[in-house]
Amino acid sequence: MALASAVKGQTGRVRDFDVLVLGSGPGGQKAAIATAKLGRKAAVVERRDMVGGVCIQTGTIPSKTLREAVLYLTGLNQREMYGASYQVKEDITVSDLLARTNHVIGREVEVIRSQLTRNHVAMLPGMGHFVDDHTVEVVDGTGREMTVTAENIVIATGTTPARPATVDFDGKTIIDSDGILALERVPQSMIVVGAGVIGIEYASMFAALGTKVTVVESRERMLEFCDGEVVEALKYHLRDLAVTFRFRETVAAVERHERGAIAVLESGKKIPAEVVMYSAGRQGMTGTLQLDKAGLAADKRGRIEVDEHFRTSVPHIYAVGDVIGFPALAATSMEQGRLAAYHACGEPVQAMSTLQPIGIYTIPEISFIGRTEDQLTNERVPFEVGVSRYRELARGQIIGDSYGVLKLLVSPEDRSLLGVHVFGTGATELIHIGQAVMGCGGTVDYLVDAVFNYPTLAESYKVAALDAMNKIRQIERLSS
Ligand SMILES: Cc1cc2nc3c(=O)[nH]c(=O)nc-3n(C[C@H](O)[C@H](O)[C@H](O)COP(=O)(O)OP(=O)(O)OC[C@H]3O[C@@H](n4cnc5c(N)ncnc54)[C@H](O)[C@@H]3O)c2cc1C
Ligand SMILES: NC(=O)c1ccc[n+]([C@@H]2O[C@H](COP(=O)([O-])OP(=O)(O)OC[C@H]3O[C@@H](n4cnc5c(N)ncnc54)[C@H](O)[C@@H]3O)[C@@H](O)[C@H]2O)c1
Repeated sequence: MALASAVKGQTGRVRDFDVLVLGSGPGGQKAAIATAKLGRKAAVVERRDMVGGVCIQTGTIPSKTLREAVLYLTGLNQREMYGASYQVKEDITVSDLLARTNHVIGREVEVIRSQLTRNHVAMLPGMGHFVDDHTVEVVDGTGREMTVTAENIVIATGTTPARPATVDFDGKTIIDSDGILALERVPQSMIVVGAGVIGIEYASMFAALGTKVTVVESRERMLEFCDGEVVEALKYHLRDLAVTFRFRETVAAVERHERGAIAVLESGKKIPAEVVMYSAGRQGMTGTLQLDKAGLAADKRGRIEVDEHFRTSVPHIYAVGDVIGFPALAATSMEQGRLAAYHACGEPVQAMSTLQPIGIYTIPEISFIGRTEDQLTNERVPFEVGVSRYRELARGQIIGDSYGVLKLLVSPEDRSLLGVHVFGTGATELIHIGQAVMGCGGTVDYLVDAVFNYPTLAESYKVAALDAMNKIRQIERLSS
């Protein structure tokens, strides 16, 4: 099928689009809109039921909305005030949880559709695969085919949960993280295989709902990239919600039975549960792309290698988002999409900032930016620690968060911020104050001198900055 109007590319050939994007997740959306804003012709290929990608349909947004529903309905965050038995609703059902999730997904899909339409980005329904390095065939759900050409192509096809071939996933008893949204009831017990971010976020939510959760993880510890004290605090909280951790243990097999499953560990232990959820990594969605037709290849985890401009080995084909691997976040995928489109359209671009926040929506939540104490110690970078505990902040008392903590890592040499680590209410929002100070080259002195709204959790920056400065001053006083 020929498309209404066409563009003349740098090579002088007439093609349907300047930039054709495969996948409508955060990376694909921003690549398409950035192209359109530069006055170029863009299109996005996506299945009708997957608009918004994994981010909106099965990943970030459903999981974060589910978390919000869990926190509200269980009343967990209010129990310091109203007692250990406080609960907004007693028998919380899957439909209670999904009502909110489906509402938000629906709204978000509408927002994305509207943004793409008003920017005149063509939506081509279906799955795309390469015919050659400028041509993609799009096959929709009914088998209809359409061939489109583009000067540049952006691969933003994301990932799917990795499923070990030996495990018999049935979508009910043995599931992956996509299967959470199809559970018929809140299980009494659950085994979470893999203590990565997905595993620990869902372990928190189900533990809060009263499910007896066992987390099995092959490594020595979880969330190794986070601050050690913060991870210890999280483990303490999760154990308090009856989570059992099995570190240095690997799930070798899962037996499916009529009323549940048994996970068999390599050590010989057997763990029974109503549901087993695998969150043991993800696989790039490149299997059906026919990459070879475009002169490309993926690694064994389905990922595509790119350069600093997100160009693949074929310079007019870009790849962004989870399909290129680390850090595999919605936040970074969006920015990669925008930068790839700018580069493709010849717009000047700055390299992506290396100062990127991490937000982990466990219960309680974690967020950090910059380096950890362990990293700084290994790199032999001296630092001082400034700490603020929520229980000493008026806002902490008002909201009933007595465990929250904000930690600043400060250079005693030039007083710059080397890292900010937050555990507790609002951590993922608060971190951006630290990011702004670090990104603008500010020092701890700014936080010492700034006046913060009172009572707020943001005030923790001032309290922690004063703590760090007091310690630095003490060293200076003793050594002078
Ligand atoms: C449970 C879970 C929770 C998460 N929580 C967070 C979080 O809190 N914060 C955060 O920043 N990140 C989070 N993430 C990660 C985040 O969802 C991803 O980083 C992000 O969605 C990746 O975006 P993307 O652009 O690569 O595309 P994706 O969102 O992965 O979407 C890719 C799209 O491409 C489409 N596609 C695939 N093949 C083709 C093809 N051949 N043709 C056309 N279309 C195709 C797919 O249908 C899909 O819709 C979470 C992920 C999961 C699974
Ligand atoms: N808040 C957020 O930003 C957020 C939330 C969720 C997901 N994500 C993204 O999604 C990506 C994927 O997350 P993930 O948690 O699936 O993957 P992951 O690779 O981070 O973690 C998988 C874990 O499973 C363990 N494992 C694998 N096989 C095992 C077995 N048989 N027995 C026991 N343990 C086993 C691994 O050792 C590893 O620690 C993350 O890298 C992250 O970027 C981000």
